[in-house]
Amino acid sequence: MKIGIGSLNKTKVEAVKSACAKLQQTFPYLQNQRFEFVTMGARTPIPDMPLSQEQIIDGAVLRAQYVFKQVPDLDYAIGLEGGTFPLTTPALSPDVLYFLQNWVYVYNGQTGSLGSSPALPLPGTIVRQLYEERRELAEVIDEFSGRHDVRSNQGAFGILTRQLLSRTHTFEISVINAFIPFLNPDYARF
Ligand SMILES: O=P(O)(O)OP(=O)(O)OP(=O)(O)OC[C@H]1O[C@@H](n2cnc3c(O)ncnc32)[C@H](O)[C@@H]1O
Repeated sequence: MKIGIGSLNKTKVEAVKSACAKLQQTFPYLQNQRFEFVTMGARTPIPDMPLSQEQIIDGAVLRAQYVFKQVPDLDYAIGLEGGTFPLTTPALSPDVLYFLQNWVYVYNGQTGSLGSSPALPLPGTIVRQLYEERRELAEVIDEFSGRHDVRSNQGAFGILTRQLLSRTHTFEISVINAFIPFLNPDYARF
């Protein structure tokens, strides 16, 4: 099975590979498949720092569609995008809550499927820098943690959960969620 990945970020590439290994163990008919992965950077018109669920999801979808066009003979192209979003609910109104979340789109050239990670509440200091000062999370989380290149390593998920969840792990969950409707035959039966 040939799979295109719309990123060169190692946390995303590792997440796709480990999700595919787990899916292969879970679905017996995949066990004889050999997986081949092709990675490529994917430019989209979505802002570098997605600040809403719509932007995160559009980023994932456009990356997958771009890769599918560029790479011949793919079975699936996968777009992965991380970002933050605001949430208002009538029960909490007028409070606005802000979360970190990843979205993934798996595309087979005709149809696609979306999956997401858990959503993690963001501290107010980070929210203000993102939504008022319009800074990028990658830069803000490096400063907040005193570390370098967090986005290619444990991610903001890793820093804020003290490694209970890493960026790779949360992308792995998103990839599994997005792939399931393609792979689980129960989806065709019900
Ligand atoms: O090379 P690509 O695939 O673009 O990987 P990226 O690390 O830039 O990741 P995204 O484009 O998916 O994320 C959009 C921006 O959100 C930020 N971001 C999202 N999730 C993050 C995380 O867990 N840790 C650090 N930065 C994150 C970071 O500033 C990114 O530029």
